[in-house]
Amino acid sequence: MALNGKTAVVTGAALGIGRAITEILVKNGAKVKRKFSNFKTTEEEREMEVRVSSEMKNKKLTVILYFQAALQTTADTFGGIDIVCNNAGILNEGEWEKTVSINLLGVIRVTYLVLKHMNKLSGGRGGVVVNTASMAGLGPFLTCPAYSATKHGVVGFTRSMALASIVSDYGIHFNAVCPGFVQTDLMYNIPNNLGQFSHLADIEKEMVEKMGTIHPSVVAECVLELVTDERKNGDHLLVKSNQKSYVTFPEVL
Ligand SMILES: NC(=O)C1=CN([C@@H]2O[C@H](COP(=O)(O)OP(=O)(O)OC[C@H]3O[C@@H](n4cnc5c(N)ncnc54)[C@H](O)[C@@H]3O)[C@@H](O)[C@H]2O)C=CC1
Ligand SMILES: CCCCCC(=O)CC\C=C/C=C/C=C/[C@@H](O)[C@@H](O)CCCC(=O)O
Repeated sequence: MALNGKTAVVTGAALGIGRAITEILVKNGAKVKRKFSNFKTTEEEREMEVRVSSEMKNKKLTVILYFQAALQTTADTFGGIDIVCNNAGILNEGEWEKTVSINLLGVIRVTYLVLKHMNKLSGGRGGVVVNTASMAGLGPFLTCPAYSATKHGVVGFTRSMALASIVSDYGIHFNAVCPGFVQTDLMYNIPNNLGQFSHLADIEKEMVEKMGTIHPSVVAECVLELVTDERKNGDHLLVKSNQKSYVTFPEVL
């Protein structure tokens, strides 16, 4: 997919990997809508959230409504949505339910919301969804079990959506990037966010030292590959500090 004139939605675009993804997509010609945050970033949004939630008495519905409205505005403004990067995520074993809500439920929720804008069966143009999973979604991650579970969930969801899209003829490709340790705020704050596994902080530190770290721009280049290579669907790009490789999953049938 050539990016000129294409419309991209990036979640978690303000910092780290999401910021790098946004920068490389814009550099390659895409229009990027990035202020998609479940956190209200302006007083007006906060007021709207309070107003709607006082009517709806349901904050989660408010956030979805806000996001849904923002997606609709984007689709109306740019004539559709071509690329979605589900990148927003946190790591906090002390608040593991919030981690599950954002990292896994958030990816599923956004995917299902954008599906109606992108899928060819409902008038969309098709396109590509790239989810930010993790190396911790491909194997055990003893210092962060709940976080690892969310990323395993993102991997399973991505692979399943890729197949569902083929069979349903949505015209949408679903891929994921699986980085190791990336030089962002999330990584540097890990020792403070291990919750009941804080006694394992030294092990996590040793893993970082052994595996090395990756600059966010390297991850963004991998996302660009997954966005632009139309042969990729259901593909997972593992990004280590010294190499990148496509994951081969065991055949289960
Ligand atoms: N840093 C690392 O070592 C690795 C990070 N990842 C994943 O990469 C993604 C981005 O993480 P980083 O850039 O490292 O972290 P970061 O903390 O630098 O940036 C995360 C971004 O997501 C946003 N965000 C968090 N919760 C949100 C919500 N509920 N709604 C909207 N936006 C939200 C934050 O505001 C921030 O802009 C995450 O999904 C993370 O799990 C994957 C592998 C390695
Ligand atoms: C707690 C740190 C989380 C920061 C954000 C991340 O997602 C970083 C993930 C970094 C490392 C994860 C390592 C996992 C290692 C094992 O699961 C190993 O089995 C993975 C095998 C991957 C492969 O080589 O195929």
